[in-house]
Amino acid sequence: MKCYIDAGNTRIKWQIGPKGKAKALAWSEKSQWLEQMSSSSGKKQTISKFVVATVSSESLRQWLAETLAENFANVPVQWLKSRARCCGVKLAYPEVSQFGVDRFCALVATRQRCPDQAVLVINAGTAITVDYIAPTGQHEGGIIMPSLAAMKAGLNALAPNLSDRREPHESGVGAQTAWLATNTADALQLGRQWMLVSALSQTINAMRAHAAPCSLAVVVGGGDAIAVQAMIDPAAHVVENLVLEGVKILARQRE
Ligand SMILES: Nc1ncnc2c1ncn2[C@@H]1O[C@H](COP(=O)(O)OP(=O)(O)O)[C@@H](O)[C@H]1O
Ligand SMILES: CC(C)(COP(=O)(O)O)[C@@H](O)C(=O)NCCC(=O)O
Repeated sequence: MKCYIDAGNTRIKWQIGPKGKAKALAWSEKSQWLEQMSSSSGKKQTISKFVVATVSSESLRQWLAETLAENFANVPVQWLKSRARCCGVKLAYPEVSQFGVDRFCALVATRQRCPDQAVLVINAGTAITVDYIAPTGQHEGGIIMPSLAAMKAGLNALAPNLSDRREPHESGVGAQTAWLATNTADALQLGRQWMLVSALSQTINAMRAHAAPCSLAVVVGGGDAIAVQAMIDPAAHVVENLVLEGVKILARQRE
């Protein structure tokens, strides 16, 4: 059986066999990965090939390559790359290798789910990427923005005295209900939330107008898919493991 891997910047996700259960582990716990991966395969001898989409750092990529080589010496590893044309998707980037392979996998999976439709693909991981595919399968481009966690980490790094800690008597704002906050922790939380909601809503509205008279489907993937979908369009489809789904499709293609 094949083992499909989506190695992002925060977590490694994997699935063994096309009907296996998708699992995830934060990179901070990577020492447990081999054991968890082997136990999810039942017997590690059953893995015939690893198919990997990675956008993680060079050191994590190397760690993964070495871990596989040391523990599965005779099992081939296919490192996926973005392609100009594949599975009905035509990529907009003139420099194909610049386009994150995770985004590419998400496009391929979305196109298979929504053939002949205009779709906005939101992948909510370490970064939030938004890509538009026309009904013809032409990808017209996308945007990359920080996730809620990245906004928090970025501001913490630049303003270390700005504490996110909530005092015991501060109950916390209800998500999406309040516009204005009266304490620091809530002000930071609402600021991040409204940045994300405003950016995504504006993009969805603009792409909806662009796609007209075709209707626009919205597909949301990634570790924060459920949280992001709750903040935007209730009709958006959540497919948490959208990238892994694309990895599986690309694993069936000729290299
Ligand atoms: N156990 C977890 N560890 C870390 N992040 C998690 C976990 N469970 C959910 N998340 C959320 O998932 C996000 C990462 O999503 P993911 O799609 O795995 O990103 P990436 O592909 O960039 O690694 C985090 O920002 C976090 O909000
Ligand atoms: C934008 C990304 C960092 C998102 O990665 P992720 O949040 O899934 O870890 C990744 O797709 C990437 O490194 N892309 C290369 C640049 C681009 O796609 O234009």
